[in-house]
Order: sequence, then structure tokens, then C-alpha cells
Amino acid sequence: MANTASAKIPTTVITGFLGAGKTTLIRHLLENAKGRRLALIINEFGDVGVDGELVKGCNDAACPEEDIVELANGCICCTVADDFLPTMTALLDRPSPPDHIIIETSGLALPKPLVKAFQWPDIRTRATVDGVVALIDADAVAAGRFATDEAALAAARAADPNLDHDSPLEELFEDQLACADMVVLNKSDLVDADTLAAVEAQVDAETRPGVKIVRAAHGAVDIGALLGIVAAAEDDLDARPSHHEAEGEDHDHDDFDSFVVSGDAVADPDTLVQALSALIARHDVLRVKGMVAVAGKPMRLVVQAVGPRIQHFFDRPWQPQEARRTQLVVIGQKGLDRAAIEADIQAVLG
Ligand SMILES: Nc1nc2c(ncn2[C@@H]2O[C@H](COP(=O)(O)OP(=O)(O)OP(=O)(O)O)[C@@H](O)[C@H]2O)c(=O)[nH]1
Repeated sequence: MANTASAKIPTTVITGFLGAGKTTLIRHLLENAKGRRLALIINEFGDVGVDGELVKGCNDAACPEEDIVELANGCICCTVADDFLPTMTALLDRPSPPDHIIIETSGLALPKPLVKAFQWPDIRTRATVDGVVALIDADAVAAGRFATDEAALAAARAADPNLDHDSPLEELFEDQLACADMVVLNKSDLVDADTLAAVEAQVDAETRPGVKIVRAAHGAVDIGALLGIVAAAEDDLDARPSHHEAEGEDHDHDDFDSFVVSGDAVADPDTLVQALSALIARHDVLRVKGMVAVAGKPMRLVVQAVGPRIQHFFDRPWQPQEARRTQLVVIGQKGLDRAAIEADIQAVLG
């Protein structure tokens, strides 16, 4: 039976800057789904589907692999018509659609163009945006990563008096918060109580009135708090201001660069981590993530770096049909020295 307007499928949009903890929160949701059947649409910036890999097999009852759709053709907010709409329609057309749809946007995505897609006739009668949830990395905010470097801005304005830009990171931070129905202040374990309170005040100043801020570590938020906000965000887009309004759906992430470094196995994970740590500091890399083959090890190594913080762990054995190769996605602001970064990483790969 077709869904009626009164039975629209609720959809939650998870936004938040690179590495804020979106995938971690979704894993937590799947592991604590309390009987709900969820479908996931995962969008990543970068050509390797790391996030999808990390959630697959996480809870097959709540979200079997066929209910996880990866959109890797660029940022979801720029490919709404080509990628998102057909994907969403296909999900809604299924004989037994899910109870709730979760969309993980890429860390560089603007949520508003995506929410706007829910106004399309074919979608709006069958699905609604239950809520936009913005994840915030409390540690990164405390480190000032989303603040405009006032000295640099003043120097740039002196050179070009017409310049009127905040930093690209600050604009994304503000746009993601301005569109949110709920904010998860994540990574609370990495900062002390006073710092967390200061970050919360900073975040509160960027949200719309009445938006709830929930503190969390490792994305551990109760599913009952996250889902069921009933915001119908597609109906009040005008209340959600954006720096990128003029660019609309065509804004193209000119401010950021991303590439993949591929190679053979690494002899020793610690050597790789040391090399990454050095190059992240030297080149101001925002994010590194991927899968690494380690010589002589049957397990796959996951490597995650968010700014200077690097995590690595073995997640599962390589499957017989998988090529044991290292693939790392590197993301930074425009102007990354790709050749130098690639050379540094290749130097520790076999
Ligand atoms: N200490 C700490 N680490 C966290 C927390 N949440 C996530 N992380 C770590 O932060 C890194 C990035 O987490 P992800 O969940 O992959 O972040 P993401 O927002 O999905 O990243 P992108 O999709 O690349 O934007 C991983 O190493 C996580 O283990 C937290 O609350 N505390």
C-alpha cells in the first residue's frame, strides 16, 4: 500500500564537520535501535567509502546491509537531483519501507539544500525531515578550529578591501548549527567541565531559539531523544539561515581539497602513525581516514585522524575476495601539498 501523508517516513539528517563523530553516533544508534528498522544513506567527501565499511555488520537486525546506501559521488548537498532523490525514491518505493531513515551527510555538506529536497513532490508526500541533528566536536571548537583567525583576516582585508569572508570552517560550522533542530555536543570526554561549558555557550549562540543541546561522548545519545523530534524541517526552511544561500545547490566546496593515497602494506602501524602525526602538523591536514594493510597481519587496520588526534585499531579480518591494500583519504583546506603528503605516506608503505 502506498504511504499516505499521515504515514510519512521520518528521516533524520545527521550533520557535523569532518570527524565530529557522525559515524560513531550512527553505530551507537544501530547497536541500540530498540526494535526499529532503520535505513541509512551515507555520504562521504572522498572517493573511498570508509564510513559505510564501519557501520556494515554493526547490527544486522536493525539495519541489514541492503538498507545501507552509500552516496560517494561528491557532497550530497551538491548532487541532490542526481544522487539523493533517486536513492530516496527507491527506498520509499520498497515493498516494506524502513521505520526511519537516517542520512549521514559528509562533513563538508550544507544541510539546507538536502532538507529542501524534501519539498519535491515525489518525496514530500511520503517522507518528512523528523530532525536535523548537528554534531559538534567539543575538543575542536575549544581548540579554536572554527574561529576566524582575526589577524589573518585583517591582513587579507588590507590586501583586498572587498573581502568579507569568515573562514570556510567557520561558515560551515555556523550553517550546520543554524539548520539544526538538536545539537549533540560530542567528545565531551576530551575537555574539562569549564571548557565544555564555554563551548556549549558558543554553540548556543549559533543555534535557533529553543534548540536543545545534548552533551555526549562517543555519540552515546539515547535513540528516543534523537529520533521523533517531529520538526518537519522542510516546512520552515526560511527560519534556518545560511551563509551559502546565494550559491544554492551549486556550491562546490572550492575551499577544500581531498585525495586518496593507495599503496601496499605497512610494516609497522606505529611508524605510519608517526608519519601521519608529523605530516598533519606540517600541512595542516583536517582529516585522514581509511583502511591499512599491515604486513603479516590477517586483520584490517582502521586509521582515523581528526586534526592532531589519531586513532588506529584492527576491526576485522580481510575477506578472501578483498585486495589487501592500504587506502587513506586525506582532506584539508585548499592548497594542500598533495605531492609532499603522498611521498611522506608512501615512504612508510611497502
Ligand atoms: N575521544 C573521543 N573520540 C571520538 C568521539 N566520537 C568520535 N570519536 C573519534 O573521532 C574520530 C572520527 O569519528 P567519526 O565518527 O568517524 O566522525 P565523522 O563525523 O563520521 O567523520 P567524517 O565522516 O569524516 O566527517 C574517530 O577516531 C572516533 O573514534 C568522542 O566522543 N570522544
